[in-house]
Amino acid sequence: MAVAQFFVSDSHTTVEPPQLMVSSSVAAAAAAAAPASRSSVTLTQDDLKKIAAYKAVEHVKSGMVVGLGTGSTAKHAVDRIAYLLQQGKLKDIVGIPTSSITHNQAVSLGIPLSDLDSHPVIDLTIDGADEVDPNLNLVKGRGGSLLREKMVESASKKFIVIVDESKMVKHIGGSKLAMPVEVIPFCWNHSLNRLVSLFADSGCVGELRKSGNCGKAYVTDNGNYIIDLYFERDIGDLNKASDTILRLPGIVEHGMFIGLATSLIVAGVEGITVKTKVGDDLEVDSFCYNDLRNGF
Ligand SMILES: O=C(CO)[C@H](O)[C@H](O)COP(=O)(O)O
Repeated sequence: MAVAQFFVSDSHTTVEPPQLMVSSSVAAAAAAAAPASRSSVTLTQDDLKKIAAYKAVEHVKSGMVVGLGTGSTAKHAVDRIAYLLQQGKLKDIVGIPTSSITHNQAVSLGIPLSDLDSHPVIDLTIDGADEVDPNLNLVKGRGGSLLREKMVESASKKFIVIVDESKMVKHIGGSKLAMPVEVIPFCWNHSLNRLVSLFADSGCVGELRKSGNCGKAYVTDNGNYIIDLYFERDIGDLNKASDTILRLPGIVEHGMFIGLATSLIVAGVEGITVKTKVGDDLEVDSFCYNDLRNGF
């Protein structure tokens, strides 16, 4: 088992960690006030997201074209890339954002950006996920950016998925939370009914995603709507499900990302697990937090 070095701090803009850095007020307080209490660090879910994100950014090298994911986990990766650019530790990075939110974040941090028209092949994309199954198939899009994410990730030589351990499921749909489908606004209710009836055997229900509390439909970056599908039971063959959905007129894209991820970084309370696809196999590596108390 490999061992990760950690440095715990409140601010990632002023302190350079050995490998990873965990932002946690509990941890920072413990580190600053009482060295003896270093072992009692509590990692929040956001700390775990940051750990996974920072670990993934170790794979970003100068000169790369990098896909920038969307969501609270991917945001940490974008922050980290910007930090390393500012420090001069990364150079000549071109970012390809997967949403207008990430575009705005990257612009505000000074990351040079481009798009798929100018850079049709991306070296590496780092993005979060809502669900990850044992074969690295994903559900994405609860943040609403599934179409651009899928376009960018399917154009990437490497796609590293970064999650905290709560995202791991036995099968797609297993969290019982939404599997999003982007649809054109025209007669969205008709599309909803057709989608639900495709998966009647799996106890599927669906609803139009709404924007906040205003009751209006949520509109994606592409001007479309999202139908969230919920499954009571396993939907089985994912490729078949994907083909069936995409054959419906009015459907733009769905949030199942099948076979796109090339590796996965999962941060849990005990440590990090990295799974990398090597041919048809998955290589698994584990990093424990045992020496966290020695990292201060
Ligand atoms: O697919 C996504 C956005 O469309 C996100 O990657 C996914 O929703 C995970 O988000 P978070 O990191 O905030 O949990």
